Amino acid sequence: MQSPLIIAISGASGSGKSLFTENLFNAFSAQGSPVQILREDHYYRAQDHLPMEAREKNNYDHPNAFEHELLKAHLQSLREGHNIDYPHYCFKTHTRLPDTECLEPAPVIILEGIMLLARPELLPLYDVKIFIDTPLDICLMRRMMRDVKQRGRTLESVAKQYESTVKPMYHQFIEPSRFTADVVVTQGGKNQIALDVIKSHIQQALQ
Ligand SMILES: Nc1ncnc2c1ncn2[C@@H]1O[C@H](COP(=O)(O)OP(=O)(O)O)[C@@H](O)[C@H]1O
Ligand SMILES: Nc1ccn([C@@H]2O[C@H](COP(=O)(O)O)[C@@H](O)[C@H]2O)c(=O)n1
Repeated sequence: MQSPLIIAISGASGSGKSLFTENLFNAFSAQGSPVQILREDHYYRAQDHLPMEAREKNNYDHPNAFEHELLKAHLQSLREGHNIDYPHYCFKTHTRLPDTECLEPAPVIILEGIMLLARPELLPLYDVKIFIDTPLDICLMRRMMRDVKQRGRTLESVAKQYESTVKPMYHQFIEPSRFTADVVVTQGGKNQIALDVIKSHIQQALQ
């Protein structure tokens, strides 16, 4: 198999990375092209050794919260045509789940996550770098709804975490990483023109 094309999609939490990724995935699946999705969130470090109180206070918006060494090794394995043991993560317990999932390489690999463009050593592994640029107030509103509904959080905890780590770390790490992107996408996960442009670039690169 030809070496896979690796697309990295980054941006703030709540910017629309997951939706953009799903929409790109659906566009390829509809035409029968195999695509593999990897989420940086799955590479948050395991914290089984810490009590829940300490886990709740951790800074999850610093690059060191992720096991990027493992992500890098997995991308290299997929490039070489090998399967990987993809970790699973639980946002309610703030640690890895015991099970992993065997993922196979595919011609297109879409990777999404907040710190993907903030680690210089990861950048050479990507073929296309995309930044989803959404105003922070919109990101916060979306995150509040999602974290309460899906991640077992209270409104108070989301607001506190936002002020203490999410917002300052965004300005320190994520916002500057925008300048490493090949494409900056406005209007979040539903920007159809951006989806079409990126899809056609991928199709050409695969020929
Ligand atoms: N352009 C958009 N318009 C309306 N809702 C959107 C748009 N982009 C994303 N969303 C919604 O906002 C929420 C957060 O988006 P998501 O893709 O999960 O963000 P991220 O992965 O960047 O944290 C989701 O409920 C998603 O459906
Ligand atoms: N235990 C954790 C781990 C991460 N977070 C937050 O998730 C955000 C990144 O995920 P998105 O899907 O929103 O991009 C990040 O901003 C962390 O604050 C968390 O709350 N708890």
